Amino acid sequence: MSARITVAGLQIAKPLFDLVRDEIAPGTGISSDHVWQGFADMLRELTPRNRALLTRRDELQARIDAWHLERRGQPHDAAAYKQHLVDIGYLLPEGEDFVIGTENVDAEIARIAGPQLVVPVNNARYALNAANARWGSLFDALYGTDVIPYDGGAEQKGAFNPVRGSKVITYAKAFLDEATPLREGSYIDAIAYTVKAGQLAVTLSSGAHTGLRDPGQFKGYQEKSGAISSLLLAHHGLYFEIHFNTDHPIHELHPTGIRDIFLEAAITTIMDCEDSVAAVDAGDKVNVYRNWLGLMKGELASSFDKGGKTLTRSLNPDRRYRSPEGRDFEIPGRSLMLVRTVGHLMTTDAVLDEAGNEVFEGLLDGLIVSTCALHDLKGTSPLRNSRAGSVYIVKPKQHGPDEVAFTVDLFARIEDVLNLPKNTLKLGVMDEERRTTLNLKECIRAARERLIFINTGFLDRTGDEIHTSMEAGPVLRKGEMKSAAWLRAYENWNVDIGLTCGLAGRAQIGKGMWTMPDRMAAMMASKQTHPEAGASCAWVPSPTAATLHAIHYHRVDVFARQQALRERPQAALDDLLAIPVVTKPAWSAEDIQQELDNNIQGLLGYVVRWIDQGMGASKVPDLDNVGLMEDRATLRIASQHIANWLHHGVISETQVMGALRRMARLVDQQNAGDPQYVNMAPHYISLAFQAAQDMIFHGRRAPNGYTEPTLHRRRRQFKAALRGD
Ligand SMILES: CC(=O)SCCNC(=O)CCNC(=O)[C@H](O)C(C)(C)COP(=O)(O)OP(=O)(O)OC[C@H]1O[C@@H](n2cnc3c(N)ncnc32)[C@H](O)[C@@H]1OP(=O)(O)O
Ligand SMILES: O=CC(=O)O
Ligand SMILES: [Mg+2]
Repeated sequence: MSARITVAGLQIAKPLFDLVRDEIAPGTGISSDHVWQGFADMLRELTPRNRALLTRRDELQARIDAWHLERRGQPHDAAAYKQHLVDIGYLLPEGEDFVIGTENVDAEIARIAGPQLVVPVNNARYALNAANARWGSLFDALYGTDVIPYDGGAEQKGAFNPVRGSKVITYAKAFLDEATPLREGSYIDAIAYTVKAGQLAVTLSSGAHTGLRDPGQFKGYQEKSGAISSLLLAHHGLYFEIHFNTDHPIHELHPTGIRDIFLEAAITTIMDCEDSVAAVDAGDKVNVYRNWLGLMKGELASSFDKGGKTLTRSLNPDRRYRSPEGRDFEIPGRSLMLVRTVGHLMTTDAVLDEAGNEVFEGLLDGLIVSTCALHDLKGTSPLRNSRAGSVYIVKPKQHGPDEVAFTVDLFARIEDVLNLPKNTLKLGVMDEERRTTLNLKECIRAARERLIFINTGFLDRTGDEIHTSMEAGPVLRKGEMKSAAWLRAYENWNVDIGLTCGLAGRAQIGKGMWTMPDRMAAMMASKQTHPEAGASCAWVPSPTAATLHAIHYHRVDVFARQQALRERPQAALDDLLAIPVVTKPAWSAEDIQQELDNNIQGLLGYVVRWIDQGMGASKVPDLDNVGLMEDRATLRIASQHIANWLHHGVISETQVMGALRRMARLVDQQNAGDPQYVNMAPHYISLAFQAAQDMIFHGRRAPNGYTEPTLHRRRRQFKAALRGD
């Protein structure tokens, strides 16, 4: 336990106190003592309210549990169930129609549709990579992934395989033909590009001269030694650059010397302090905050070893071009950054309040990330994040409008402390808890002056679906959940309500994460459904995925789609309330075992790195060896699923323990190459293994099925043991 400094009656862990005094406050015009005094004042009002909101969650859950228990064995009465939800105040009345009035929103959020990257902000190397992922190499994304199949001579072998390279070029040119078609002919036949009288002129191999079908798509160019080195084009509000260079063998595959096509990719990035991060004490929180501070000051840098070389990564500058009319201009070189703080549940010992209790972590996060953002708001760095003068905070795991209103009040208090104009702090609402989905319109209303996104976090949402109806019966298999009526209705409902509340052109309507970072061909085949569903952004796990997913926004005009979708009838509340349980389970013993093994394998593979190595996001191979992005939300699903089947006798405790041991051996094998890894087998007593057991055997009682209380407790124990406490 680190030393504490007392200010304004608060006991602040010294590393955090030092961070605020020495690194965050200087240059903001706000003193560190002022920040802590403001925090102490705000805690007096907000702590009891936060506590009361959590109590309300428990009360509602108890009443839902009781309703199902009283009717065990009877057919489900959907009408009575809905009435019960109304009676207990879980399902609230909807008010008058309205539209949000959020102001000073950057174009990346309001008017550009494109990928949204998420990254654990405590990893500086990844966070920088994400911020810079505004632009991504299409050639690299194609060459390095299964979008170009690894067969027929196109394997990834040697330094460069020209067969694979040709396929990359064919794919890329098809993209150009689609996004910025020529008046005649195809980019395949282009042999020279020039700029003539402010227009892009293209010569074809036939000798014919052509140009763009829509000349307005040509936005600018760069020159090097008197020759054009790149062309800037735009489509659906997204830029891309054709880059010419002769320093790589790929240019020989095409007469014009195209070296690459850079796509505007991660238009926005969520710097995550929540589910992809393991931050359990003041030291961890300081690492998280320091990186966010570095991003807000534009100074973050990270040196690391890659392929035997030391590389230093920092934020990219903006990109400069000459317009067709000869005027120099810049466009953003970095993704617009949002920050996801934690939700309302957890407390942290980074600060103890006047009564000596841990403070609610979400309150501390809100204040500190906003104070860091003062640097960006002041515009002291050339590497500006928000040009509109806003701070974008994503709040996860809120249950219903009262909790959203609480966040809005928190933001108002923070603005007072930091002397910020009202509504500088903007709010992104994760639509990932059932009570928020059902009352989404009222949640939006509660944040109508600050709202900048609603996003279907379907992973947490699935966890909450299982937990809320824990007593209703055994749930569907995880794979079946994806096509369940409630989930389909939820995805449509989110868009429908978002459009009704005027989000189009003002705020993002977002969709969830692609969880298979190595399966890019599959992503290309299926994630276009997100923009087609009217989403102006959707989550991707890596910069490569962002580059590829950007293509979907060239194929779909999201704003036109949103316009069309306004005409459809709103998704049905009754579908949303369809509980995904099976009345007469007919799973074979083999199906059940497979489901259990699959859940346990993912759970253990993730938990072991969380507890032993402090890794909040991992790529964990599943039973078919497909690497899956696992974070706390996927863990919530797996643990709740097992807890549910156990509770309803689909599986037994002995069966679970058997699977835990078997899968622990498999996970140990999968991590054999990691020198830091400590095996769970053959003793099965490690803290990680115990954490997994806690989550399963006590999962039914975990608040809303969240895994963070267990993860934090066990990780703290692990760190204490390392220190020899
Ligand atoms: C339900 C939810 O809340 S989802 C949102 C929360 N989840 C996340 O944020 C997960 C985001 N993704 C990740 O953290 C990672 O991609 C993981 C953990 C899934 C996989 O990480 P790894 O196994 O290290 O990936 P892999 O080895 O394939 O790639 C590493 C490279 O990709 C980069 N990379 C991978 N993911 C990201 C990312 N999200 N942002 C930026 N760069 C990334 C790394 O910087 C690294 O490149 P570098 O060597 O040039 O620095
Ligand atoms: O936060 C995202 C989710 O799916 O949960
Ligand atoms: Mg989530």
